[in-house]
Amino acid sequence: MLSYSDALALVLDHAAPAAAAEWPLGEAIGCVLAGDLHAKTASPSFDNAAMDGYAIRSVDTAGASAEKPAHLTVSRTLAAGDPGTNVALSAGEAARIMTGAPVPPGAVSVIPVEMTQQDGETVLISAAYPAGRNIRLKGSDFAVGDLLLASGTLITSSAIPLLAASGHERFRVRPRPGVWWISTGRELVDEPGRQLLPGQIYNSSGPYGETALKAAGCDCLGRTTVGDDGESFRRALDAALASPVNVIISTGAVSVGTYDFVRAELEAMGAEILLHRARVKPGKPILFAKLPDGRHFFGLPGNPVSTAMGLRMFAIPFLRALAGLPAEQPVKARLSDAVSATKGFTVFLKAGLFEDNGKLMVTPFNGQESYKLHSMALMNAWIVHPEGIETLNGDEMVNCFPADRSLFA
Ligand SMILES: Nc1nc2c(c(=O)[nH]1)N[C@H]1C(S)=C(S)[C@@H](COP(=O)(O)OP(=O)(O)OC[C@H]3O[C@@H](n4cnc5c(N)ncnc54)[C@H](O)[C@@H]3O)O[C@H]1N2
Ligand code: MOO
Repeated sequence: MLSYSDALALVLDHAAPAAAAEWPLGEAIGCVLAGDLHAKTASPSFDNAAMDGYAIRSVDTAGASAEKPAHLTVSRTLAAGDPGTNVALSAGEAARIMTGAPVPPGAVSVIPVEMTQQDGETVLISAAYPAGRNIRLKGSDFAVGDLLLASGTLITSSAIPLLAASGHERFRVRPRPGVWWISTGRELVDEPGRQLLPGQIYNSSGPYGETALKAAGCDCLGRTTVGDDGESFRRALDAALASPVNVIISTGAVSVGTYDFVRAELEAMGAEILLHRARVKPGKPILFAKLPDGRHFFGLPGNPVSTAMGLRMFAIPFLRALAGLPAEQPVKARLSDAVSATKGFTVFLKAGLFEDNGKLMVTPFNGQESYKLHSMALMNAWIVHPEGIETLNGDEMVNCFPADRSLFA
């Protein structure tokens, strides 16, 4: 049995970044740029007003005072969306202008409306107003050809406005990884709230997988629940493989029970089993395989907390690498209480990360067993209890991984 770090290294060794593709803006969130992005359009693309007010030639306000205000004639009204004009402001003229409207030639400032008085079609300005105020100059954010984002940048929601304003229709990206989720177990009931028959349980990790993958920034392209027979598992696998998924994840049937068929079915179809079992707790029976067509498969153990650990500590790092993202570093936090764990395993503990006087602290929860969902619902992090250390003392610094960290973070 490999240690966690050796098992993870083996998994990551098989992660080749997905091929680049041209994706539209609406699909680009969570993708990684696969080439430098240069501006096709300047922004702003024309000089425009930063305030509602009057576009003026500052020279017309020279010497103005409360006693002797400058009187300018309001000749036109300009709104955002107007096409702009070649007609320059003449001496003594002001243009009523709205935020975002193109500034007419000759205007060097926009004086906010609240600094003026209006008298019919005349505007009164009672102090000299300097040049260069409240005009957003063409190209002052970026010019045509500027480097906007470097290759390898993850497209976050904050970056979407820049992409939208860049003038491009499509973006060269490494697509978000696509995953298919298969729950195995004839005891599983997929309809929430349906009356359970003797022996049945609600499928709790199926909905978890779908939502956790989405929160992580991956696409869950499909989800199937199958019974405890290899045949229906194979049918679900075939359906998944017919879709453009990168990775298939199953839960359950990877241990040593009579109905633990996942490994045998994979071998029968010609898959290469790369990993089965690691010195981790929970999640020891984890399986990782390469399917005959080169795509990858995770068989996560069925206990829901083991499933969550396998997803967070093996599959998400693999999916990050497929997305072209660097490996995630652990968060360091101070342990609030001593904790002991089985020696010879890397143990992942359900925990609460919190801030205390500016210091990051972490508390291991009661109820670490891998079927216990209540402690799982309250956790926001995993503590990594290293192999070979029986007891971690209160106040020790430990490595943690946020439970819900998305690829975006
Ligand atoms: N003799 C041994 N027995 C077991 C070992 C072992 O080493 N020797 N390992 C244990 C560990 S650790 C785990 S984890 C489980 C993993 O077993 P499987 O992956 O084969 O999973 P199942 O047997 O199918 O299910 C385990 C458990 O989880 C429940 N389950 C499964 N799927 C779901 C779901 N979608 N939602 C909610 N609960 C689910 C299932 O009903 C079982 O109770 O094996 C141990 N046994
Ligand atoms: O590790 Mo199993 O994954 O303990 O429940």
